[in-house]
Amino acid sequence: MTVVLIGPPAAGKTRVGKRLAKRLHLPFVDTDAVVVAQHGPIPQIFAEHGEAHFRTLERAAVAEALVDPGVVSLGGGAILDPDTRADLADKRVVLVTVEPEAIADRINNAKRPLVTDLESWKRLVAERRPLYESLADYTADTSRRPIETIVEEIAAWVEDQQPAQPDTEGHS
Ligand SMILES: Nc1ncnc2c1ncn2[C@@H]1O[C@H](COP(=O)(O)OP(=O)(O)OP(=O)(O)O)[C@@H](O)[C@H]1O
Ligand SMILES: O=C(O)C1=C[C@@H](O)[C@@H](O)[C@H](O)C1
Ligand SMILES: [Mg+2]
Repeated sequence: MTVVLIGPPAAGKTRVGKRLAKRLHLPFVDTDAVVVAQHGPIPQIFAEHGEAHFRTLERAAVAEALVDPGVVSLGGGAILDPDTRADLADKRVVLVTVEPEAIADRINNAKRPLVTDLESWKRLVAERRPLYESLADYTADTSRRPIETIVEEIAAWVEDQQPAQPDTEGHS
């Protein structure tokens, strides 16, 4: 089984994904972390080679991450790639959201080249919202709830999605 977390920058995909994987006893992959491990810091990739090059590296990391079962947290913009969107069709896709009011503290660093302040975050999310929503099978908001509650809610949904177990007593 593969559960894929998508959503805007700083929504909580990495943090929630890591804990969800533990809860479901599945391996965890964060595609931003894979790109960083293979190619160095994301702001540096953007600065030296541009966004298009980053998207190429990201697409390769996503394709690889989706091969084996697990929980996979995607970078915020990974769903801009049509091949990635096609790959999500047969996966359980969770959209992780956050409201602008909760975001200010979370984006207060230099980690995200496309998000420099609240206005740029809002603009980017408004542009992508239809795409995020069209891909989502389930949505979990992280604005005001402790992470344990959010993870438990997603895990319950995932477990609910499991195909029915065969009847071991032979009844039809
Ligand atoms: N439920 C929550 N309540 C409060 N803060 C949270 C919650 N979930 C995540 N955060 C905080 O929000 C910030 C962003 O979380 P995280 O890095 O998991 O987001 P992301 O969606 O992976 O972002 P990125 O776009 O960088 O990949 C972190 O500082 C994290 O501690
Ligand atoms: O939303 C985006 O386009 C991005 C989000 C981050 O996860 C990183 O993948 C990178 O900073 C780009
Ligand atoms: Mg992340």
